[in-house]
Amino acid sequence: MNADALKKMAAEAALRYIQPGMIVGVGTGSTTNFFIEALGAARIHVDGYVASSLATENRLKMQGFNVLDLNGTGDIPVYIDGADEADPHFRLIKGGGGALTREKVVASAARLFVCIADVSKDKPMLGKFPLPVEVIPFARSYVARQLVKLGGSPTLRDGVTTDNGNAILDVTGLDLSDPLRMEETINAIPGVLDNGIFARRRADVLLFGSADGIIERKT
Ligand SMILES: O=C[C@H](O)[C@H](O)[C@H](O)COP(=O)(O)O
Repeated sequence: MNADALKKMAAEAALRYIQPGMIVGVGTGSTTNFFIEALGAARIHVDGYVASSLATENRLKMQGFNVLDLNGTGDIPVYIDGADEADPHFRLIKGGGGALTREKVVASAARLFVCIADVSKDKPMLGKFPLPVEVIPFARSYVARQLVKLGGSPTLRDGVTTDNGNAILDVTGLDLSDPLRMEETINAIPGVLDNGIFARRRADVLLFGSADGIIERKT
């Protein structure tokens, strides 16, 4: 099975967490796009959706779904999103699509975070995938120098502006053996909006599509 078939499998499995009448948070990326398709086919009557990016908002609206402003919903019951890496402790790297900051906000406002991915994202530890860091453009070079001091090699993601009007630095070479510490250390650099380590707000459920079927792990 190819990666898309495995992503679709994970996305469809996430439907078991969606109940009629709920408000559902929806992430960003190719796996989440399969989830949005599956929602369309399943016709579960939810109250509305909170999108973690403008791209997701547009996709949801194209399906005719009711998209809600997070400022008006309070906490939400469930959030479904993909990841670039997941470790055995439910910690993640996210932001390959540049949506990490809003994703972390919606994940944090959710009572249950279900992460969907193909099994290639299941890793013994985080750190192979370059870590996305969202920075305000004014601070880009300063932040890059601080990331070098932390042992990283930052590269500006060319031509990318996030939904929040910012730039993304993709950082390789960081020691992520203590992901929570690195998440907080990077976020303490002035000019950083957020970074793609999800260690403080981890996933609650991991759903991996694999050739042997769905692998489901719960905290
Ligand atoms: O900013 C993007 C997100 O964090 C995505 O959820 C992540 O990059 C995984 O994307 P995909 O489902 O396309 O592999």
